[in-house]
Amino acid sequence: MKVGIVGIGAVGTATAMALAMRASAHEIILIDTNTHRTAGVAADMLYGLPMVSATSVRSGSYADLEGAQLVIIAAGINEKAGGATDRSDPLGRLRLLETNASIIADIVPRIVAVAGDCPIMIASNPPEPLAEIARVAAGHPNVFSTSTALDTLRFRVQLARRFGVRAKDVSAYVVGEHGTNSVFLWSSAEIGGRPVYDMARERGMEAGEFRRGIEEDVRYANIEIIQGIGASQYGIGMVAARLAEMVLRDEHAVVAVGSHSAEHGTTLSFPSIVGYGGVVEVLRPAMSDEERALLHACADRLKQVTGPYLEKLRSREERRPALQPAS
Ligand SMILES: NC(=O)c1ccc[n+]([C@@H]2O[C@H](COP(=O)([O-])OP(=O)(O)OC[C@H]3O[C@@H](n4cnc5c(N)ncnc54)[C@H](O)[C@@H]3O)[C@@H](O)[C@H]2O)c1
Repeated sequence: MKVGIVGIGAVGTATAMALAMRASAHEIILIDTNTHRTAGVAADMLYGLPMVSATSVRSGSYADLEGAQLVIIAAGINEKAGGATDRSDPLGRLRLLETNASIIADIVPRIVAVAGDCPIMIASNPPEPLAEIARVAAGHPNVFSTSTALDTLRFRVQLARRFGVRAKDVSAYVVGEHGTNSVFLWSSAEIGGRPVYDMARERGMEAGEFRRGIEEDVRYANIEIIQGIGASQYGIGMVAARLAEMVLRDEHAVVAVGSHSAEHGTTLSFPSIVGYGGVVEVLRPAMSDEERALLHACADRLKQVTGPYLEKLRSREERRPALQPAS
């Protein structure tokens, strides 16, 4: 099985590493405008791989994506370089949209020209607007984004810490967007069938403080990481690699990822069944009135910020003949 990764910076490299370590694919193609970087990463991994897996990792071009089962996009400006590390900035990761929208609009037709309707997974920020742009640029529906898969894990880890249990045993989701307006589904969060609000009360935790503390830790986890190592990369690398496996192995695993919602008219993140092709089915979790209102506000904002880019893309597509495969 062949997987392509476009954008071999911190995130793309961590994803390639996690994929190779888990032997999830037979072949990983590394693509970046900086070909010195792809060659360097491939050469570095080449000498460790014989001890861990039979995966082949090589620097390539778009032409090498022929026959790929999945292409992951991790190209674009990151939070540090794009000035999106201020906790009080309401725009958050949306600050990266202008730069990354044109990068996605450039990359996606090159993938489609070679790999047809092969699924595309967007890890670049902001994932939901970029997935929506990628879907229009691709002209096929097999586009999804990592979105709140990572936020959901961060939520579970923070709950697990507070209650002294394994994160794996926490059932809780973050939906909507991977960003400052993500929606925490507190009303259905539970451990062993016990609602976490009840557990917090039983342990004498004040509900407002308990909730605010966790939401803050989850929403701004990336900033703490960036302050330490310059870029959030290892967590998303592991998550992207696992999501890739779910597609390659047709796992039908349930995980919160972004895909186009006809109901909301934009890409949003929901618990979804992931298998061949990407998102096989979107599940609609039960929500309180407050959570539903927050989700609608999140969707409206995403639609509003994405709209102008989609219009530009559609008018450009009307004027331009389809791209030919790159040599
Ligand atoms: N989804 C998540 O949870 C998550 C987590 C961390 C970072 N991110 C996002 O992932 C993206 C990459 O972050 P990073 O830290 O790896 O950045 P980085 O600067 O380390 O790497 C970005 C790479 O993209 C390449 N690139 C730029 N334009 C390109 C193009 N047109 N074609 C091919 N390659 C191109 C650059 O050469 C560079 O190697 C950012 O948007 C970042 O915000 C997402």
